[in-house]
Amino acid sequence: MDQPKVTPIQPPVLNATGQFMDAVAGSDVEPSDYGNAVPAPVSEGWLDQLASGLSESGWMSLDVRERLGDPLITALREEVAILDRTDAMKRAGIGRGTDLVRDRSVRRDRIAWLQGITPPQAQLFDFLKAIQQGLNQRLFLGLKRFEAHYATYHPGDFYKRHLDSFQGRASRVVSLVLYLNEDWSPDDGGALQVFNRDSDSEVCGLVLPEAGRMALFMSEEIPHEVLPANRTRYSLACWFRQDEVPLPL
Ligand SMILES: O=C(O)CCC(=O)C(=O)O
Ligand SMILES: [Fe+2]
Repeated sequence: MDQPKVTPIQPPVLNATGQFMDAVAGSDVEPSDYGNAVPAPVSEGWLDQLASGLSESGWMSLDVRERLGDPLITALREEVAILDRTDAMKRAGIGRGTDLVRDRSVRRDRIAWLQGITPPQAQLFDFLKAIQQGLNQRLFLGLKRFEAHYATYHPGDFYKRHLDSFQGRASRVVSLVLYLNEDWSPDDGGALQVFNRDSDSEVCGLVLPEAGRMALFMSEEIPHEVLPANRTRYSLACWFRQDEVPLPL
């Protein structure tokens, strides 16, 4: 399979104190009253489950709604919904630097990078840090940092089958996607279709982007695709990386 290398357009697109606040100020959507962030509970047993899912099959989907709590999931959805009403969400690209192409035949989502500064993002980042540390302790992956962006897929948008990283580049190692949509039905399309890592024509899972559902997979191994959405689909994607700093452009 001829896999395009998938790398983000220049992070960070979002300037949390400037662009995001402008976005919030310019919207008629009120952000929910999200105070007193409580650290997301990440138990050792739960981290064991993530590590064994990744090491045994390379991917898993799980429900983290209770673990993260509805206020956090709602607050993240409200952030992306507000951003989606502004020009803060940029067309996602494929490639890097001068090779960057925004090929609409491959992917049609729009993205905005998170900086972890707003209270819901800060709480989410604590959760992601705990996962990074837990996976390092169990799988010795040497994950050094993560990057995360919101994504919106409008009706008709998709992301064709791809890998998140090229084998051997040791950059993006583990991918995590958190979905933020209430009452998603199979008729709404937009499922994440996961392929077998050894036979990429074989579908081995379908994940509906329902609020609180999370998909976790090995970035270099698991081909996956976002099927065309029939309604607006909000998600948050994160990559745990082995490099300290982004590769030179
Ligand atoms: O949103 C999803 O289900 C997956 C998105 C994805 O594959 C990506 O952004 O690389
Ligand atoms: Fe992907």
